[in-house]
Amino acid sequence: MTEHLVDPDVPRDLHAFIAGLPKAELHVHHVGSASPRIVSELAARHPDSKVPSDPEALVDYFTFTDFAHFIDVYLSVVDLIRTPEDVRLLTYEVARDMARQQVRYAELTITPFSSTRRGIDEGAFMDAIEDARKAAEAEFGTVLRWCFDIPGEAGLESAEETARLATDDRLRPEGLVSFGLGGPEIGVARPQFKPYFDRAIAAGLHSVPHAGETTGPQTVWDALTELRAERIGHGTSSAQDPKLLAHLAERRIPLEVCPTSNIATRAVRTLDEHPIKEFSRAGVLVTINSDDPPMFGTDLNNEYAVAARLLGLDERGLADLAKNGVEASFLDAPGKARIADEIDTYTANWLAS
Ligand SMILES: Nc1ncnc2c1ncn2[C@@H]1O[C@H](CCC(=O)c2cccc(C(=O)O)c2)[C@@H](O)[C@H]1O
Ligand SMILES: [Zn+2]
Repeated sequence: MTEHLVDPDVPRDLHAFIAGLPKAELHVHHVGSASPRIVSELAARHPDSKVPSDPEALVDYFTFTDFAHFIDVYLSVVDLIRTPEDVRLLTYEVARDMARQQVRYAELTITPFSSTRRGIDEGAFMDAIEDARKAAEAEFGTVLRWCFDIPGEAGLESAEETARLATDDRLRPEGLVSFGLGGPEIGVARPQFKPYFDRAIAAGLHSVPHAGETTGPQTVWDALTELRAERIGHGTSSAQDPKLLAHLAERRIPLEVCPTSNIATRAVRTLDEHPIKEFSRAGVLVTINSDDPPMFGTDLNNEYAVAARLLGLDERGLADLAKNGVEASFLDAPGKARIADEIDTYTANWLAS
């Protein structure tokens, strides 16, 4: 963990425990994971972009006034990804950053529409992510899987294109496991995307839309009933609806919680007001994720430290949280058992030393 991300309210040895803890990450965006080094490199390569190439200036550039501003900035970084080689480099470097944090398995959310509409050839795009996935697994031991998401605000044209890319047997990449929906929620009702989710689900993909990040609990209900969500991206506003919390707990529908993201996009005012405690108290399966870590000045380890502070967790509690991520993943049973066992062994050794 980089020094600036050490939470002074979390004991140092807990930070060290987190740094070595094997983890699964279920909610993290491809372009949103570009480290300052990658962004600077791409910005220097494409000087017509408004993204600063100086990493120091990036800190200011990545300070957001609201969710709409965040999406504007996000799209300016999307504009830096122009060739299949940019895509391959980004994906491979993201996996390297994950491996450094002991991430054993990650479902990376990719928005292929944003790349194909900017002129990257669809076949070359798929080859680039698959090449990087295989190299990352062989070289870093981190297993990557893909979630293709619809950028909802871009309209039904983007939904059609994303569903096509995710279900066409000649294009669909081997690593694809799920189908999502992202971007702003205000004015972008979930039910209109039902036909596209139906197609993706029929093709064997899991349903993982964002919902309740920037709008109320009805959006989460819509994601569940219309899009047949198996997990919810964020789901922050579920805390306003006790019936919804009970439903999520009873059906074991996990929430992909990303605490620092919610503060950075101003979806939640302060970390102390974050509803993660209510989720946990209601028995909801909480998973910890980083969303767009460099843009939010965080990483997955820091999100675990934040969760430890907000939920008052010790090593065993953190290990359980990491196991929630494994349980909620779309890994097969032996894959889940392998990482869960690794978490148990790591924790037992740590506590015995
Ligand atoms: N916290 C987040 N919550 C929600 N989404 C998040 C979050 N972080 C990252 N995203 C990503 O932002 C994309 C948004 C892209 C988008 O809105 C858009 C609109 C119009 C045109 C185009 C284009 O490409 O031409 C794109 C989403 O698809 C999603 O993958
Ligand atoms: Zn997200």
